Amino acid sequence: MMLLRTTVSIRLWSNSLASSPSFITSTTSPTVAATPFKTKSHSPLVAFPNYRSTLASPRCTVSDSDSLKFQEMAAEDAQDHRLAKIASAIRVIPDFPKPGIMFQDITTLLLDTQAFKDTIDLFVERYKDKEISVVAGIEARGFIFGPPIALAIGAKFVPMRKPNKLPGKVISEEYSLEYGTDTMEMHVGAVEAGERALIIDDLIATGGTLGAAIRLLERVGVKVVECACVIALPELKGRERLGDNPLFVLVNAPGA
Ligand SMILES: O=P(O)(O)OC[C@H]1O[C@H](OP(=O)(O)OP(=O)(O)O)[C@H](O)[C@@H]1O
Ligand SMILES: Nc1ncnc2[nH]cnc12
Repeated sequence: MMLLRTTVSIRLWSNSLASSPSFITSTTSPTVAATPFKTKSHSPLVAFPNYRSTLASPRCTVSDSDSLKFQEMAAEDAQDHRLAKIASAIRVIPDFPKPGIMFQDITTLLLDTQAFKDTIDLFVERYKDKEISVVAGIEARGFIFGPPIALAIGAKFVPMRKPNKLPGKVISEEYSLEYGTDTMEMHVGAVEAGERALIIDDLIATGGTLGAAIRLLERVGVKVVECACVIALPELKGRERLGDNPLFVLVNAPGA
């Protein structure tokens, strides 16, 4: 299958602004060539009607704020068949939840038992010897990937929730969306100063959500070892909002 090289509008949304007609629109070329490292095209399997493949770059990447460049993460043997299958198991639904948005839908990844397992395994292989005591999962889709990783590496799982969901005493962190703000909360006492955390979410777009999670954990003295996502939308430059904290990503999705 050929890579699509059309130019599309990138639009983001926020749940709190679901009815607002005002959201960021930027124009870019959503091709794998936009990523600052060499990529291979692949032929995603199209097993579901009415969606487009991510056409994603099937490589693990890790980035840090020093260079703000994505670098190939691992040795060649880590760029294995698992990444291409994971990329092709993520479907893209155009115009959801609003016109112009290319929704990266991980529910199809969850239907593919091998691809889902491979996703968890890739994270577990990376973090199992990093002395991580806390996996902090971001609502809602970080709650899908975080717990199996936490169990496998022997860490506790801490939910980072939208406001007024946690019943105990919380600390909160506001973060900016494309228009307006949202708030993330964490239970007081869930973590202790000196612990080492991994933050997990399904996707990084602008980086506002992960940035808030980092600030919450750092405020109580926790060391954020790394942020990890299944998918990144590199054109939205979310990496730049994470300060010095490294970001590890399995799939780069163009033009989402
Ligand atoms: O990098 P950002 O621009 O902050 O966006 C990334 C966030 O957006 C999505 O969640 P969403 O806000 O849609 O919430 P939901 O998972 O509860 O639906 C996604 O799961 C990330 O958490
Ligand atoms: N394109 C996208 N797909 C899924 N979740 C998102 N969160 C922000 N942008 C998104």
